[in-house]
Amino acid sequence: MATELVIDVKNQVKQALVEVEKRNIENVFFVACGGSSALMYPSKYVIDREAQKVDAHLYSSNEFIHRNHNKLGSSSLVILCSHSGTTPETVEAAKFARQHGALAIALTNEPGSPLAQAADVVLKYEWGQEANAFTINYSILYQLVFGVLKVVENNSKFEAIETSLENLQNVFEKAVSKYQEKAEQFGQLYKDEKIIYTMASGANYGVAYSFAICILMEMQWIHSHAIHAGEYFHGPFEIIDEETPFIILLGLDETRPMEERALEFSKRYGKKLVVLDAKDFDYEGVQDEVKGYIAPLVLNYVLRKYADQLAEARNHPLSTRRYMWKVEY
Ligand SMILES: O=P(O)(O)OC[C@H]1O[C@](O)(CO)[C@@H](O)[C@@H]1O
Repeated sequence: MATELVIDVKNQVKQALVEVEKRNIENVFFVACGGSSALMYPSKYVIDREAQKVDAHLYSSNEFIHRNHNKLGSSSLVILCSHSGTTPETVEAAKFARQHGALAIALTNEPGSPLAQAADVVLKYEWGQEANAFTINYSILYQLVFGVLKVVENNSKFEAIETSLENLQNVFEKAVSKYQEKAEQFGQLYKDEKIIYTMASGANYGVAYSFAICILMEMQWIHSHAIHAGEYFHGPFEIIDEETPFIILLGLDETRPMEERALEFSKRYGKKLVVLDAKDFDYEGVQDEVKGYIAPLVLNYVLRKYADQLAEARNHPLSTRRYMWKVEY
């Protein structure tokens, strides 16, 4: 891994934590849209599980503004993310956060973007095939969140997550080489489906959500819905039959029994089940105490290969859009 980039990421996070330390942070708001929002779900899970006092909220950017949470104020840290840094709702949300006295930290791939200009602190992440896992959005967000828990509450897991993230690229590569063939089969087997559901819970739900709304609906125009494994038994399970495809994720966090229960039921009545089990990956270099948090990152990485194969088999590139960035909305 390029040492300069690692040092740069660590320095960026350190600078952000200096600003956090100047405040008396009591709550964290995760604010973004679409895929940038989905990648924040595991971080909310981390705060819910780890924090003694700080509470965490997650909102789509415009809802964050319209809802105008009563607790938003000078004791708030608002973490925003926009890959382009131009999503208007997210840029407005950063301004709104600062108007309320909150500390606004933005993650983006574009450090000169409107979002970067609207925030107090900017964290630039790398993206794409070449990017090392330590420098991507999920990783930098975890470094920030565990860093906040460390400086605000003396949480002890920052070093464990940092070391584990340094070893994440190897975990990604091993997982993909194990699953590449399955991804290719998925593309061929499911290329003509009109609807594909996804399902997960806990730290992994955001991965299911992003695959449903961004990959299947936005980029492939395939009907979808991300079903929460707990909610499955309260409506959605009526839809399962031998013809309806489900992608079911099994993670390593505390909510895994919910995902297992949903899978067991689905096996009784369904046939088109695509199961990705985080237990199948090799986590060499990842510390046990943070494995449950790392699992969604690996699931997400592997699922991206499924998306690539589906797009190729359908001859429908992931970049194709009808409305997004093309018409007024
Ligand atoms: O704010 P960002 O991350 O640039 O996102 C813009 C768009 O990109 C996506 O995340 C994926 O294309 C959409 O869901 C979203 O509308």
